[in-house]
Amino acid sequence: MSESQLLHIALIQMDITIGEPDTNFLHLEKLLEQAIQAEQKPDVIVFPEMWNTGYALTEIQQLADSNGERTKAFLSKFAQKHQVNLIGGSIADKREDRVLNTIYAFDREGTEIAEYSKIHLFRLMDEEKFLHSGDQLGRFELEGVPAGAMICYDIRFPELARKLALDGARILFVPAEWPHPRLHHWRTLLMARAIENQMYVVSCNRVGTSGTTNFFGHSMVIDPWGEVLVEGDEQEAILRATIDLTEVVRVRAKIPVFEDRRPHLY
Ligand SMILES: O=C(O)CCC(=O)C(=O)O
Repeated sequence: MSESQLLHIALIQMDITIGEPDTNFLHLEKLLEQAIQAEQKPDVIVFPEMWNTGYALTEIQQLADSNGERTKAFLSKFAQKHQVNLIGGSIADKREDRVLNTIYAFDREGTEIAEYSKIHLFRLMDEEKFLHSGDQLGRFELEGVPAGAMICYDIRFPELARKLALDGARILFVPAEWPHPRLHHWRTLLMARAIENQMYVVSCNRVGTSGTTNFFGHSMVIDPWGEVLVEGDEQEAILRATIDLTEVVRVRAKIPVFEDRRPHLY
């Protein structure tokens, strides 16, 4: 058996002030400073979906970050200063007249390693009326480990997670703004994605209220056997877990799902 390959993860399960990017940047910076100060310094920090604006969809054209420039400068500087990888949640990201919901990720040198725009827009919350969907998969390498990224509603599409797993992903990152009353969907779908693909699922959901919508947190790190290593409650918090990437190899050898697939039949 190979030696352990550990990654210390911190999740910033934060509240977001709708329509106030300046407030959200300041708030996130404060939480990032706390996350980095821990005795066990994180290797990777993850935060929620659309943390710059929240779902201020009717004003999103004015509020979105132009080409993600402010966000990218902020994340790159922090990543380099603290020598930490950042899976930078997602932001409202303006490209000419279109707004996308985009994850930017940076490595310890402050170099961009991933960019993924949400491909499934959530019609129950009118996303398709204000946002454009991405058309590329979220595949990247984190410290040499193949990884994947999806955003919130994307987890309802098992084909997407399976495709990322077939392409080699051993960790799936999921920033979200997932509200009540669908907590059981959130927990069940995340666990299913981890178990069926035998990979780590690292999810970060926001907390707090926007209008009448209550976001429940419950950010989770789930191992490839489906065990929950850490789970938040409904309060703002920095959650921590240590994952061992060799666990993916062990679980895939124990129940060889990927070898037993019969894709010619389905
Ligand atoms: O699928 C769900 O129930 C929630 C999805 C969602 O809130 C989102 O994608 O923003």
